Amino acid sequence: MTQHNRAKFQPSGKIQFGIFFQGVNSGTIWKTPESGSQTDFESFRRIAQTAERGLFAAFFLGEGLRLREHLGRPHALDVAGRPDAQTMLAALASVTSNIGLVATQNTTYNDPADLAHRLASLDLLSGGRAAWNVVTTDNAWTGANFRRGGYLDHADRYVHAEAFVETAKKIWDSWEDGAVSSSVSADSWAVPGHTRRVHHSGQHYSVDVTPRLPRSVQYRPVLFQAGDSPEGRDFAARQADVIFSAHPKFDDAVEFRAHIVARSLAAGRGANDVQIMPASEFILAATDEEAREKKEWIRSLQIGPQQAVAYLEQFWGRELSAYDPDGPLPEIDPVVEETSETRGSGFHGAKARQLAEQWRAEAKEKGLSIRQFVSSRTSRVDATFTGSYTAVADTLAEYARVGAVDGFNISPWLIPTGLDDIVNHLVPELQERGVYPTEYVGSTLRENLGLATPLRSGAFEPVPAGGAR
Ligand SMILES: Cc1cc2nc3c(=O)[nH]c(=O)nc-3n(C[C@H](O)[C@H](O)[C@H](O)COP(=O)(O)O)c2cc1C
Repeated sequence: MTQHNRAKFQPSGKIQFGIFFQGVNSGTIWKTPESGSQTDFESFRRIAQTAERGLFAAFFLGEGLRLREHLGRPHALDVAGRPDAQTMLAALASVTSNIGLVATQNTTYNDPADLAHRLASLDLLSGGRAAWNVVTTDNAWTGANFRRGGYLDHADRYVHAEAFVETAKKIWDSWEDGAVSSSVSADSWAVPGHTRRVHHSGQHYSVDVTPRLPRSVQYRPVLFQAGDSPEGRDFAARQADVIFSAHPKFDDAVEFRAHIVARSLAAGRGANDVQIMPASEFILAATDEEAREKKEWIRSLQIGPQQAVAYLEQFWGRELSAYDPDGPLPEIDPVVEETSETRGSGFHGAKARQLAEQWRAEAKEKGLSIRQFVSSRTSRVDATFTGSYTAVADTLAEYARVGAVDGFNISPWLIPTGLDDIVNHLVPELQERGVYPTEYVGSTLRENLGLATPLRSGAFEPVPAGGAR
């Protein structure tokens, strides 16, 4: 591509899908007869294979290193925790053959030499289908279970993340092609000068390692990133292949794209080098009317009465079980200064009393009960595409035409059958419109996402030949 092309964003005209198997949170319905388990392998297998039938680019797992707690009890919106992502993805690698396998792992509590090795293992095992969703994590309470304890300040988290990712890349890049002797009669297992040692000595960790694995067929795991602050966006523009964004609404998505393109160019990368896949939910039916009815039903099951009250309790810092979920928001004030919502929200650390006043006013003005209000607050509100298969396909085709996003990371509201109507009905509509893949173009995730081969990161100390055969 010429320099000129690299400086100008060009829509690919296509979208891809990923599946975000959430497991926890208020988006999945666990109490209908069709609901499966959020921990049995069978649920993961069923979803991954359905996604693969629908030519999804990626199967995506989040990370929560501690069960969320609320007033000393497991959080009411969680049923159980999540199985470890890399263990689960390794198992899924053996029952799938094309779909990418994305593990969310944080840079705050992990260590680079260890995590890079585990991800390289998944990449080799899956034939070049692994990806790492890099997060810094806002789960402060997680730190109690780690040796270094504590919690990094927001600004430090991205400094740490950058050094972490740079080191991981060096580890993945440390074996030249052909580093392993191909002949059994060779003197040593490693061709002299073809592997390199990685040193890093920094504020947060030190690494001195001769990496243990050769590169995979896609060279190194694809890098996703999730984190939306200006620092998070800058970090993504420098390091990520794909952003798992929180901006699925059309205008917002277009604006977010412009921010990322500008940041990528400022970081010396091309305008198309960072792909964007926002979180999303799809509620589909044969007609718009049916889809709207289905949505009412889904929402009523996603946020039950107890969950609605528990949600507010996080912000009020006190028991609110005496309040009627179908009545108005509590008039009583929060007992905490700052909110402590357990994860991922811009409300974390907001002034509690101010927020409560604001919410009471909003609920009153719109005539919303506790339950209706809580339902209206969740991130799914902006992320939901509701309508007939054809109407939603038309909408997504417009996203593809202008390049608002490169794809959507879909959270099904039902496990394990929640992707069926997307794969059976929406995907064919999109294919008819020419905006969705009709086959997997390659065997690796990098190929299927259309990502360029990564350049090898900087030169470092070669390791002498070793290990007599
Ligand atoms: C779409 C999205 C998904 C995320 N998924 C996770 C996750 O699975 N586990 C986690 O610890 N943090 C997750 N995070 C939170 C990030 O780790 C990060 O801590 C948080 O967004 C705060 O960083 P920021 O200020 O740059 O946004 C996610 C964030 C976003 C935007």
